[in-house]
Amino acid sequence: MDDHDLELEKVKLISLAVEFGFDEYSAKKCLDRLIELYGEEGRDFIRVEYCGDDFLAALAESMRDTEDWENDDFKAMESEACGALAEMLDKDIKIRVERNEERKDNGGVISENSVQTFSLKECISSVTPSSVSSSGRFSDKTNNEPRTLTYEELLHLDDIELANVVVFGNRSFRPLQYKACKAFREQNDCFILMPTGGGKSLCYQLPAILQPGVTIVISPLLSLIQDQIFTLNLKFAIPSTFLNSQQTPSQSAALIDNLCSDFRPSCKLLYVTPERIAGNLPFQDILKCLYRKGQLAGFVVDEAHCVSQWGHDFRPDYRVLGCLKRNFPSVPLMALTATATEKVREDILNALAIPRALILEMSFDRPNLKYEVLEKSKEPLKQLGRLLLDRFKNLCGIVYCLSKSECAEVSKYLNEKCNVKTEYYHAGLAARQRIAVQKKWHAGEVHVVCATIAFGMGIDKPDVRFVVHNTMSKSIESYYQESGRAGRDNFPATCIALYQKKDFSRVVCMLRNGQGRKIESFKLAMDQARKMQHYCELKTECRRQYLLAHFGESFDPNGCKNGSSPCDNCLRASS
Ligand SMILES: Nc1ncnc2c1ncn2[C@@H]1O[C@H](COP(=O)(O)OP(=O)(O)OP(=O)(O)O)[C@@H](O)[C@H]1O
Ligand SMILES: [Mg+2]
Repeated sequence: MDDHDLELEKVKLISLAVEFGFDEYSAKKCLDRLIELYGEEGRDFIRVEYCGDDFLAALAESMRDTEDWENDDFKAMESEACGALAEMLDKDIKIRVERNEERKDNGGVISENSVQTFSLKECISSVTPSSVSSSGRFSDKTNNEPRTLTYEELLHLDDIELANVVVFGNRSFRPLQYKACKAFREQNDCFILMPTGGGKSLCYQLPAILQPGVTIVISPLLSLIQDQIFTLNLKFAIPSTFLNSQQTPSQSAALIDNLCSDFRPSCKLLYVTPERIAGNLPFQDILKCLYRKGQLAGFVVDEAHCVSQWGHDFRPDYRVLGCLKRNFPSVPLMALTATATEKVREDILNALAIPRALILEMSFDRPNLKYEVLEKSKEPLKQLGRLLLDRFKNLCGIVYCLSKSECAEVSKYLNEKCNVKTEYYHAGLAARQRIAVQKKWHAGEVHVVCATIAFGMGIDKPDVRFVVHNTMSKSIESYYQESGRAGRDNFPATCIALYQKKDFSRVVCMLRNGQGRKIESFKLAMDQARKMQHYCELKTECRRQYLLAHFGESFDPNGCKNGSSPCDNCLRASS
């Protein structure tokens, strides 16, 4: 390459860096170092197509990292969540169960309120599915209208419908739920693709209580498991527990005894994290023991996109879950996810060894979510404050930030300068601080949480009316998951991404920090981030269509334009 060509390539590389939000001065300095490193022999490789990603990676590294990215602190969070769970199961926490029961008296119906207290241990060891049914509440959470079914109506329900009403307190099924429950109950392997908040948990929790034996649920995060176990035991009185490598030997020994003894196990659902299964012989022995007793009801792989390295949240331990089906071919397996492209789907079916699984899928569209992107102004914090005050005053929402320091800074600004009461949440906080924030948020004491992605999967508050991304997400899948925390009650909610080109360089820095020296995974992560950047830069195209196309779904933008919550571009086009 002669000097002239080299100069041309340098210009291209600098523009690439600027396009990614880096400043020109740092880019030039970094490029000079790279050229020096490549030397005379490497001159021909100074081209965007050969060294573009290396250059961006080097540039990201050369930026002094002043931010503490949310990366691997999840591990610390996990052990703390485990502690909290173990404590919950160990301590005899008293549970107040209030029941409103009607009984006949001299021909009239008398409504009685009774209050009973149980210890959680009692619940877990003594409640069986038949005794569970008395805890029924007849309300449809989608419209909050309490309703009691008549005796005749109840008579016409099959056992799946009855359990939905009586145990889970739902008035009806959401799309695909009944089919999924039935298929799993009939011992089929299933792959369930449903949008965020679509109600995937019911698809396996309900069949689990109707089957004899224990259903093993593999879930990626202990914090998620914690939420599920609380809900199952305390809200629905379904005995469920967990097994994790961080439990004390005596805690796990007691549970293993219970699972392997000659008696029927006392739990219906057993949650485990994938590392419990990966190469863990004692756990395979437990499964064999349950199987021999005819007490291994099924396997569930929740958040199944974690199986695939093409997915946004790949967990290597998920990769070995194929051993479940290989070791127990007759035991049904259900995989569930809300985020899977075509490639990821195929990968999941192969990795889990369920090539002929019944696939139940529905549109990933969330019709009640309005997608918007706002160009960041010169004073982005001020802009965010105004946005919350003008459009979301006193409404419940989440502001997603990229780093822990950003969370703290944004929260401080909103509290002090805008009088918007917020708390911040990230994996660097102590468990008790995180629990306190979650409690305040759920109780409505604080409306807005400024959070990193640590406040993501498993957050199931129905009335989140807005999700604002103060910095763009690292991929479309992440954005779909994070924005999917909004509007889970099916009422309208808004998802806004605040965007400026400069922020992309921060995403690159974070990816570089997370992927370390593994250039292949860095490149993959960069491809995903570029698609997110593209979403933010759509000028006229429908954002909903773009999001859904990413998951291989074709969507007519007229559906967005004429729907209840058109995206900003569709709204502009129709006005
Ligand atoms: N049939 C139903 N009727 C009313 N509410 C329901 C029904 N099924 C589920 N729900 C409620 O919908 C909410 C979301 O359900 P769930 O947590 O199972 O969603 P999900 O599909 O697992 O979402 P995510 O992908 O975000 O994990 C829960 O609060 C749940 O109680
Ligand atoms: Mg879920």
